[in-house]
Amino acid sequence: MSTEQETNNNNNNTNKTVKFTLIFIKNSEKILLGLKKRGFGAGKWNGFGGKVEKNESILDGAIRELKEESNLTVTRSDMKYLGYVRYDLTESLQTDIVYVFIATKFSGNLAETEEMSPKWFKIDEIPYDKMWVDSKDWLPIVLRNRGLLAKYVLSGERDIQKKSVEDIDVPELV
Ligand SMILES: CNc1ncnc2c1ncn2[C@@H]1O[C@H](COP(=O)(O)OP(=O)(O)OP(=O)(O)O)[C@@H](O)[C@H]1O
Repeated sequence: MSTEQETNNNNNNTNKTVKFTLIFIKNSEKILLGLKKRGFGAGKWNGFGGKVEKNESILDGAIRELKEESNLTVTRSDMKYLGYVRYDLTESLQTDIVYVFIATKFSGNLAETEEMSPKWFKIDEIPYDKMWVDSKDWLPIVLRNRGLLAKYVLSGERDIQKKSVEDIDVPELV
């Protein structure tokens, strides 16, 4: 669990940008999801991830959060970056950017942690109705190993005001 959150000024100098990571561990038939036990997104199934800390790279943050939340380790070279999902939150004027990774190799013993209860799901049994409402738009792109560029404008309790979801060539992690 990170405590620090990185803040950047956006163009208008009032918004705050928060960087998150999200990794989906996958084999040919199944995907590993975790049921979030507390905090932001509690009660929802999701990949593993969290806020990128100050002075930490996005890649290192993704590896650290996976270990903290599932006890699994993925090497830097086995982490594949696929793109990001950007959420512009109209009420808080905050922008959340979720950097999405996929990995098919890992080591360590999968464990339930304070934050997540893990479970493997068959690809055709992914519980989209118990995930964030937008996951069904873009997780299929991730599952095809394609690059992802998605943007949402959300209001209130994350109601979608506007969205744009693109399947792109796999980008570089900047
Ligand atoms: C709205 N649509 C969304 N759809 C899918 N996933 C979303 C998401 N918005 C945020 N996420 C992910 O949810 C986790 C929150 O992490 P979160 O628990 O807040 O971070 P961290 O572990 O650093 O928390 P503490 O501040 O220590 O509690 C993190 O994986 C982040 O990528």
